[in-house]
Order: sequence, then structure tokens, then C-alpha cells
Amino acid sequence: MFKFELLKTAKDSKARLGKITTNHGEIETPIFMPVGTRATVKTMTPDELKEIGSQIILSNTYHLFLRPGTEIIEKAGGLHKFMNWDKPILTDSGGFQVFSLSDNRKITEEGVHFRSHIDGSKMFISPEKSIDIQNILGSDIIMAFDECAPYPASHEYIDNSMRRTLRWAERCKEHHKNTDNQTLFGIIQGGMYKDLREISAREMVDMDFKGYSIGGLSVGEPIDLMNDILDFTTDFMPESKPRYLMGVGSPDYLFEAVERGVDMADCVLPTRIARNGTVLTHNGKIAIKNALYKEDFSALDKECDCYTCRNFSKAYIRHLFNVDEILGMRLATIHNLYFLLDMMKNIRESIRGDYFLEYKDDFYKKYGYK
Ligand SMILES: CNc1nc2cc3c(=O)[nH]c(N)nc3c(CC[C@H]3O[C@@H](OC)[C@H](OC)[C@@H]3OC)c2[nH]1
Ligand SMILES: [Zn+2]
Repeated sequence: MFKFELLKTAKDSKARLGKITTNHGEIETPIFMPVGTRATVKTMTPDELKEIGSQIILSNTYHLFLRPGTEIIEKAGGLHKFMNWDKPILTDSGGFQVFSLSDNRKITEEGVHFRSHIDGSKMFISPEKSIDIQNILGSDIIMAFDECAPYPASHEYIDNSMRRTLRWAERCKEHHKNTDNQTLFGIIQGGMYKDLREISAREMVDMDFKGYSIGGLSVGEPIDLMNDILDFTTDFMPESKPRYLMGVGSPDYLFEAVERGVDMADCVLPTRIARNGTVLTHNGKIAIKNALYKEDFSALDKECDCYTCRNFSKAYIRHLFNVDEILGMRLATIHNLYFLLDMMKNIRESIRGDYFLEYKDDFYKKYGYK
């Protein structure tokens, strides 16, 4: 089953509070979704993910199609069982990875021919194939197969790409049968061109998907351009359906997205930077390997009550990174994910209490944003 309830919309912005209900549980929105590309949120166990407040995690069709392959996951009884995660899972359609990871790919009306980035073997993914793979994975929310167009790109390129993505979306909708257990989101494209964004949004909305992603953003464009396109696009999206901005995840990007009416976001940023010792704190980012912290026995962030901040000091975590101990990456990951999940919880509270913009201003001042 799938239900989205819009609980409240802010008076002074497009920020909104909602709740998604799926077969594997509820998701409070606005929500940040940790990325578990290859059936694991790197260094974290499912219990640790639950303890820090993860309500839903992501995994990736392209990667899992390549390794371990759908046969093994099918035999395991699906992705939830395979990775022992019993809450909601969202999978991407593989569109982004095919274009960003594999080389000498060939896009045809039928689908995309590409070589595996692992062993160079010839592969092919079509809209129908992507739906079939996601069906085997058994994720609760699945994405239509699309082209996430490169940035920058000409109006002509984006026009052709966006219209092909619309035709692919029709085929995905046609092919998607498991509608009781899996919910298919359409992905709005159109690059940085408002006329093309409007066409894509209107056509996608007419296809009546249960939810919509805003794709083709967070692909290297300046934040002001992303915000402008995002603000324009959400106005064409139905209020009664979830809006998912793909690939967004630093604190400011999340605040700006929520302010423009986004309900869901994902990004590898917090987990990726944690593994090289970059830690999010209320006073901005810190590089824990810095000698500055050699004898600093305070917590990473004095305002944080995550497991890491309650039990370990900067000096100890710096030591772990300096001697390449795996625990260092784990403790930094726990903290970075908790930091963002807790920030999103505070954002939801601020929308509920009608002080979202004030919360945003306070956060920006302390974090050191403009
Ligand atoms: C970083 N910026 C960014 N812009 C993006 C735009 C698109 C898009 O237009 N279409 C599709 N299909 N995917 C996109 C994605 C990938 C997100 C996935 O990529 C994986 O993270 C890298 C992760 O897989 C678990 C996630 O799953 C939803 C984007 N990522
Ligand atoms: Zn912490």
C-alpha cells in the first residue's frame, strides 16, 4: 500500500509537513534518506541505522544488477531479507549510474547499451528491464527509468532527452504491475530550461504517478540555479503527492529544498565525507584529522547527543583516522547521519510550530552559511 498525507503547509514558504505510509512502515516528511547503494549504508548495521532514526534507506538498481545480480537477491527473497532491513527501501532506476559510471554507452529509443564499469562486459537496460529489476529487489518505492541529462547541455539536447524520458516513463507505467507492493515515481527532467521543465512536469503529472522526483539537478550547477529551477518546478507538482529531490544532501541544500516544497531527499555526502574524516557540526564542518584536535577531549559536537558524541572525544577519533582504524569511519558516519536526520526532525518540528524560516536563519548563522 502507499499513502501520502499532507499534514501542514507553511504560511511563509512552500515548506510542508507530511507522512508516507508503505507496507514496511511510515516515513515522516520532510525526510533525508541515507544512501545504501550496494545494499549497505557503508559501515552501518541495520540496528545502528534504526538507532540514529533512519526511517527509509536507498539502494541502487544499476549496482545491484551488476553485483551480486538479481538472481541471488531473488533467491534471498528480495532486498529487505537479503540486507535484513525491515523498514522502507527506495531504489533508483539505474538511469543516473548508467550515464555517470559506465563509458561508451549508447542511448537508443529502446534503452541504453553500455559496458559494465566492473568488467567491461556489454550490458543493456531498458525502461521495462529497470522495472523488472526493481520488482525483484522488492523495494517499496521505485523510480522510472530516465536520462539524467548532463550539465551544461543545449536546449535542443535537453528537449530531445526530456521527451525520450517521457516516452520511457509511459513504458515504465505500462510495464509496472506490482502496484500493491511497489509504488512507481515519475522523474521530471528538463535541465535548466524552464520551458522544458514545464512540459516535463505537466506531461508527468498527466500520467498520474503516485509521487514525483525532480531529476537532473545537483549535477554541478550553482546552488542559485538549482534553487531557481526547483522553485519553478514544484509549482507544477500536485500538492497531494510526495516530491523527491534526487542527490541533495548538505545542510543548506536540504533547507533550500524544503523551503521550495520538497518532501524527500537523498545524498551520499554525509556518509562519503565521514569516511575521510570530515564531520558536520552545528558550527560548520571540521576535518578531524587536523592536529588541532590532538589533545581536544571534547565531543565532535557539544550539541549532539549521538552515540559517537556521547562516548568518544575528538582526540580519540582523530587518532583512529590517523592510524587508519575502521572504527573512525564508523563513528564519523554515525555522527554525520545522525546530524542530518536530527536536523530534518528539527525542520519538521519547525514547520509544525510555524517557525521554519527562523530555524533556518538560526542554523545558517551558527553553521557559518551566508
Ligand atoms: C548527486 N546528484 C544527483 N542528481 C541526480 C539526478 C538523478 C536523476 O535525474 N535521475 C535518476 N534516476 N537519479 C538521479 C540521481 C541518482 C540518485 C541515486 O544515486 C545514488 O547515489 C549516488 C543513489 O543510489 C542509491 C541514489 O538513489 C536514488 C542523482 N544524483
Ligand atoms: Zn554526534
